[in-house]
Amino acid sequence: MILASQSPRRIELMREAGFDVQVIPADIDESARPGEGPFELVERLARAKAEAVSSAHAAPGETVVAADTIVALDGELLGKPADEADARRMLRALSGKTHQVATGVCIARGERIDSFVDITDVTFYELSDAEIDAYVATGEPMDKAGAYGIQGTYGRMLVERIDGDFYNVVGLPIAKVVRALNT
Ligand SMILES: Cc1cn([C@H]2C[C@H](O)[C@@H](COP(=O)(O)OP(=O)(O)OP(=O)(O)O)O2)c(=O)[nH]c1=O
Repeated sequence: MILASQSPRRIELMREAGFDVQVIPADIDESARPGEGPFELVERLARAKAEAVSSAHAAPGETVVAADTIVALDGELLGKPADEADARRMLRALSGKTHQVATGVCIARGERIDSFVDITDVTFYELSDAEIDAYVATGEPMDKAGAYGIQGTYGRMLVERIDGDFYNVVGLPIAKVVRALNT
């Protein structure tokens, strides 16, 4: 099985679930199309990643799993921060509010392509500017959608409540993925 993702968290979740995955990241254009909603976007990108890797690298009948995660706040899309100022802007916007984390997953098995989106609601505590600056200074936000990692030593301190799958926020709703692989 191939995992079309460079995300260390996805690799670990698949390996812990017992899949001896080969890692071949997909290099695709991840920009949103005009008018495209965040949930449509993650599903399309997951499919694009799976199809790109499947057509270029998969052996006949080999399964390819791909995913894409974004944060959506009031319908606005928050991807990975461009720099520290961008990370501060995102965290200020998320402070005291509930946002959605959406992960699109695609499983390509030859001609058969299945995809789904899983959504988790995450509520942040009110964050002071000092807290945001301190969090950005840890470096944790930089490679993560929405500029935080719920699994991180510091990121977990921002979160008041979640409704949905924790692993979906981390980047892969592993229970759903395993169930989909078994169908
Ligand atoms: C919100 C949130 C995101 N993230 C991560 C998950 C993803 O790795 C990243 C979103 O970027 P993605 O573009 O989904 O994934 P990636 O670039 O890391 O890997 P690839 O494109 O090769 O599959 O943000 C966390 O780790 N914790 C969190 O709490």
